[in-house]
Amino acid sequence: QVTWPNAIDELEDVMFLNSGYRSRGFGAHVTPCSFSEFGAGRQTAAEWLRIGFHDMATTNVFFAPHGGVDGSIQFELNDGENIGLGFNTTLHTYSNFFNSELSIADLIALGVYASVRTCSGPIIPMRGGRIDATIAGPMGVPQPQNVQGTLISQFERMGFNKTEMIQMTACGHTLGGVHAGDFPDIVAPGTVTNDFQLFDSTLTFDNDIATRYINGPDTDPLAVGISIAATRNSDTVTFTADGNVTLQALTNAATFNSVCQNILQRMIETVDPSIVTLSPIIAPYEVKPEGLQLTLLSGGATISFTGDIRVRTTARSVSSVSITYLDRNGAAGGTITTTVSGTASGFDDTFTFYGINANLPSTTSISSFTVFVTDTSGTVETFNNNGAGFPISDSVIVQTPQSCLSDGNITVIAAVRATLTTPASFNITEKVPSTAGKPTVSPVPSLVSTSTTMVQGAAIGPYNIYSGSLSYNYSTGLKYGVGSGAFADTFKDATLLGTACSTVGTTIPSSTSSVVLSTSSVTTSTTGVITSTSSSATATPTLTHKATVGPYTFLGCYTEATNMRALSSESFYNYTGMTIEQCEGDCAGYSYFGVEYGGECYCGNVINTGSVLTALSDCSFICPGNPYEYCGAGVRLEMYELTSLLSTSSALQSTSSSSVVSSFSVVSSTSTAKSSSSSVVLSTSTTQSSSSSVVLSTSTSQTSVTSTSSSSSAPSQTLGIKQTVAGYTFQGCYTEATSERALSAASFYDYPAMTLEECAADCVGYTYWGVEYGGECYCGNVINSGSVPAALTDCSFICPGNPYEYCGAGNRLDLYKIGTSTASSSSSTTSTSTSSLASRGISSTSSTLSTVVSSSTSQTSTTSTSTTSSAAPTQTGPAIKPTIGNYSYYGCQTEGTNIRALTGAVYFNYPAMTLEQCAGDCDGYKYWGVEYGGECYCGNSWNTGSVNASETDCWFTCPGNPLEYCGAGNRLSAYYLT
Ligand code: HEM
Repeated sequence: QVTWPNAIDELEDVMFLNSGYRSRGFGAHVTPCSFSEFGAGRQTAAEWLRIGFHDMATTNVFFAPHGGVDGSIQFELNDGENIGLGFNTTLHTYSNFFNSELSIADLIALGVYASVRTCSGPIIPMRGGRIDATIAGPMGVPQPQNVQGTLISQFERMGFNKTEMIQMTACGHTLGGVHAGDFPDIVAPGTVTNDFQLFDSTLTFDNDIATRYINGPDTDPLAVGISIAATRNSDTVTFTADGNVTLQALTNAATFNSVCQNILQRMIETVDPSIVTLSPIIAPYEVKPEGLQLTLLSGGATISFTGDIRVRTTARSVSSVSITYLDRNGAAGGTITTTVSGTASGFDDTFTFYGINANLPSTTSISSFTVFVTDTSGTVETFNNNGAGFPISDSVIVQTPQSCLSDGNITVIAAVRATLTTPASFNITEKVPSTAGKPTVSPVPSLVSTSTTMVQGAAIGPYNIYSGSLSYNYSTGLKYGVGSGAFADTFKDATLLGTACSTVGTTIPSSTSSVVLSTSSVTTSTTGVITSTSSSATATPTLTHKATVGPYTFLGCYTEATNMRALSSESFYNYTGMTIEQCEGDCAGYSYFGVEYGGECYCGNVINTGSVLTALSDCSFICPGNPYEYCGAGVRLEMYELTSLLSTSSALQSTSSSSVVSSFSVVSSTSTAKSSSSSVVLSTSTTQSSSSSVVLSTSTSQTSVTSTSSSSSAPSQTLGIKQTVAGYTFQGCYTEATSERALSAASFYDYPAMTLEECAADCVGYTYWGVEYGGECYCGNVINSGSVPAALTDCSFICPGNPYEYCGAGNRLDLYKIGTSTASSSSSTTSTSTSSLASRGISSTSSTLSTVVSSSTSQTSTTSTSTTSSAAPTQTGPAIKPTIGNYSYYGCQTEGTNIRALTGAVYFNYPAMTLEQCAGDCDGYKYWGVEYGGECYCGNSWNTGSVNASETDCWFTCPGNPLEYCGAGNRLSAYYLT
C-alpha cells in the first residue's frame, strides 16, 4: 500500500471510482463491453485497446528517444498510419480526464485496463507515471499489407519477439473488428451490418480469435475473405510466423487469459526508461482520504475540517469509522466520528465514504490523523498511512466560501498561517484547446498555467488573509491552487466555486457575535441572509433542506411547469451521486437551479409558467450523493435562486447589508453548511406572486424545517387517503385495464395542479372517477376489464394541487365511486391493507377499508368477477415491443453525461404518449427513445455518456398505451431505424 498523498492518487480515483458517490465515470464510456456512445458499428472498448497499441507501436528500443506509451499519437492522427474515427473520439474522451496529475499517456494505459476488464478479460496490472510527448514520434505502426519479415522487425523494434508479436496481436484482435469504410480492401462496403466485421464474431475478451482461427469457422477479415487477394491478411501473416504454434496454445482459454494479461501489461509498460519511472502496480487504497478541506471560520477562532474517508468494502463489512488526530504541535487532539456520505464501485471493488465534519480550534488545529475502521463483528483495524498518520497541513488553506469564479476572472482568498513569511502566490491551470501553438493540432488541450502574487489583507486569528485574481479563458477543467514557501493547497476544482465575488476587505465577518476583529468595518448578525453560529468539534449533520449553497438561496419546493420543465435551459443527471452542491456547480451562472427526483438537476434563468411553490414536505427524496440533503421528488424541485436576486423586497432583509459588502465577505457559506445551528430568512416574493413571502426557519436541532405561507394559516392537515370527496367514496388503488383505460368515458389533465376535488368536479355525473399519475383524471360508469385493485402503497403520487392528497401513480388510479358505499371488507386483504393504510396516513381504526370492490355495489357484469377476493382477473402486463414501424428495439438507454442522449428533436405528450407517436414524430431520424412516460427524443447518434441499462429500468408504461413501456426517469425505451 502506497503512502498518501501519492502521485498516483488522481489515477487511482479514475481507475476505481466507476459509479456512485464521488464517481469519476471513466469506465462508463466502455460499459457495457459492447457500448459505443458514437452509434452502431463501433465498440469503444476495442478502440481503447487499439489506441494503446498504436501509441506504443512506434517505440524504438534501440535508439533514443524510445517513445513508448507517451500520448504522442495525439500528434500523429494524420500520418496515414492511424486510420479510423476511434483515435480522435478516444482522445476527446480522455481529454476530459486529463490534468496536471493525470497524463494522456497514463489514460491510454488505463483505457487498456478498462476495456479488457469491462469485456470480462483479465485485470491488466496498471502502473502510473507516464509522461506525455510534446511532439509526434516517428512512423512505424504495423500495417496490414506489411510482409511477415517487416512485421517481425517492427515488433522487435518495439521490444517484442516473434512469439510476443503473435500473442499481442491475438490478444488485441479478440475485441472489435474491421470497418469497411476505412479498409474497403479488407471488408467490402455494403456486405456486413453497419459495415463493421468483427474479428471473432464476439465482442467479449475471449479466445475465440484463436479457436476459430485454428478450428474454424474463421471469420477474421484479416485472415479470410477479400484481404487474402489484396495481401492484407495480416493476422494470417502474423500467426503463421511460428507455424501457428503460439495460436495453437492460445486455444486454451486459461492460457489465453494469462498470456494476454502478461503481454498487454508489457505493452502498456513500454515507456522510455530514461525519462519515466513507473509507479508500483496500483491497488485500491484500503483507506484513502478524499476531498479534505480546512476552512477558517468567522472570527478566526475555529477551523472547519471536512471531507471523506474512503474505505474499501470489497472484503470488509464496516460498522463505523472514526479518526483520532494530532494537533499542529503533534500533541493528541481528539477523536472525530464520521457518518456515511455514500458508496461507490469500480470493476472489482466497492467503497464506502465516511464524511468528516468537525470544527477545530484554530490555535491548536490539526497536523495528521489515524483512521479506525470497526467492522460488524467489532474488530477494529487501524490505518496510520504506513506509520506517520495521514498528513493534513493547515499552513495555507484556500477559503472556498469567499473565493469565486465570474466573468472570466477567478478570485481566490486564502488563509496563510501568520508565521509564514513568504508572500502567498496563486496559480491557475487552464485546458486550452490545441491550436496552431502546438507542433501539430491535437484533439488534446494544452495545460497552461498562470500565477500571480497575492495581496495580504487582514490578520484573522492565527492567519493572514491573502487575495488574488487572475483572468481565464477556459473554465472547463480549470484548476487552481495557493502556495507560500514549502506549503500549498493545490489542485482545486474552480468550477465548484460560486459566482458571487465578495469584495476583498479586511476581515471575515463574525457570525457568532457582532464583534469583528477589524476596526474598519462593523457587521451585525443580520448582515446577509444568513447568520450562523459555530458548532461543536464533532458536529453531527442532520438531514435538512439546505438553506444556501454557494451564491444561491433555497426558495422552497416547486412543482414542474405546465407542459414543460420548470427550468428548461440545461439539465444534468447523476442518479447515483447527485448533491445540491453538484447541481449548483453544473448550473453556475444561471439565476435558478433545482434538483428533482433525487438525481436530476435543472438550470434556468426563469421559472416557467405553471411551476409553483408547494409543500416543503413534498420534496422528500434524499440526495443520492449526500444523505443529509433533500433533492426534490417526483415532479418536485428543490429550487434555488441566486441570493443576489432575492435581496430587494423582503421585509426581513437587513438594512445594513450594503455596508457589509465592502467588508471581506458577505456570507461564509461553509460555516453555515457545517454549522449545527443556523437560521435562514428569505423571501420569495420576487418570483412568486401568489405566495408572496416565505419564512423558513431551521431550528437548532435541524430536524424540522417548517414552511409557512404568509397568505394562509399554518397547515394542520396531514397527507393521507381521502375517504370521501364531493359525494364520492374511496374504493382503492386500481391498475389500468387490459387494453383500454380503466375508466374510459372522459379524461382531463392538469399536471401542475390536479386535486381530487378537481377530478370529482370534472367527472360529475359519472359513477366512477380516478386520478392517475398525479395529474390525470378519468371518468366512467364502468371499470373496464383488467383493472384490478393493487396495493394501496402503489398509489404514491401526491396531488400536484394538494400536498395532502394522493393522486394515483404510473398505471395506478386512486379510484372513487359515487355514494357512500365503501368497498366491503374482504378477509384476504386485511393484513396487508392495514399496514399499507397506516403507511399512507390512515389510522388503524379505519383499516376495515378494503381494496376489494364490494359485490353489493352496483357493479356491471363486466366487473362482477372481480368482486370477490378470490377471482380477481389477471391483467395482461405491458411488454417490450420489438418493432415499431420500421424501427427496432435498441434497448433501455441512460441519458448522456451532461447532455441528453438524443439531441435531434424533442416532443412532449405527458397525457398520451405512445411508442407509435414517438416513432412518427422522429420519422427520418436514426434513433428515438421515450423517457419518463411522456418525453420523446430523436437523434442520429448517441451523445456521450448514454449507455445501455438494464431492461427493467425502463418500467414506466406509456400514458397512451399501458401495454407499452415508455422509459423511466433518466431512461429511454430506445429504437433504431432498421
Ligand atoms: C500485425 C500487427 C497488426 C496489424 C497489421 C493490425 C491491423 C488492424 C486493422 C487493419 C484493424 C482494423 C481497424 C478498423 O477498421 O477500425 C485493426 C483493428 C484492431 N486492432 Fe489491430 N493490428 C495489429 C496488431 C494489433 C495489436 C497488437 C493490438 C492490441 C493489442 C491490436 C488491436 C486492435 C483492435 C482492438 C482492433 C479493433 C478496433 C475496432 O474495432 O475499432 N491490433 N487492426
